[in-house]
Amino acid sequence: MTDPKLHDAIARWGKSLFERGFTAGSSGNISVRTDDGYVATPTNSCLGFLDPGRLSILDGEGRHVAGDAPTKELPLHFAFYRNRPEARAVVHLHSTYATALSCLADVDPADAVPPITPYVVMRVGTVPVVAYTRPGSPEVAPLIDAVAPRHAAVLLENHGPVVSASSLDAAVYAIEELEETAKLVLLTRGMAVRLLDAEKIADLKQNFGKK
Ligand SMILES: O=C(CO)COP(=O)(O)O
Ligand SMILES: [Zn+2]
Repeated sequence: MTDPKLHDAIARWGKSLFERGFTAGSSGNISVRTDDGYVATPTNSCLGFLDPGRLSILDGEGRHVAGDAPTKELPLHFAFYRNRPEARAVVHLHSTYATALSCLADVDPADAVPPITPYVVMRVGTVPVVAYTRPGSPEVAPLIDAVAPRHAAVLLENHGPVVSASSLDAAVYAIEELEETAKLVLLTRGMAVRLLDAEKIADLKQNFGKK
């Protein structure tokens, strides 16, 4: 049921994200769907100091069966897995720029991250803002159910980004791309920004297939 290589990969990515300032303190969480359940980061753990031998193991029904107590955001992670059969990993961070976007009162809640570069279109897609719920609240689940069939990534209002993908590496690449794009969006706010037009977006979707 446990795969040491997978546990090491989660700890390595956590350390890398933490050391590069993508999430601070004990914020953020990572999960991976395995063939018979899930592996998740423990609640209140620092992503920079994860012990691969103490990650939380959940069975196929999401019951905690081994390791430390799991992240309180399991309802958030499970909502992505439920709605996206291809999803194998979910990453949630409190990265600064994506979280800043999630706090802005005037972003379009249906499309918070404008298509300013090809990679955000290829790796992330359209990003809606999901209405505020308390961290760890199961009330987030129906809100994710409403958007996850069409969106792999969301911003939690006044909280931060969440991304799902078909592998752990892809989920990390996507959430990094989302963070860097949020930084560019804020850096160029108030400037005359040229967006990718519909034709360029259609070409990217055709060639790199992100829904
Ligand atoms: O980011 C977090 C809550 O939204 C961190 O929670 P956990 O420590 O329970 O994973
Ligand atoms: Zn959080």
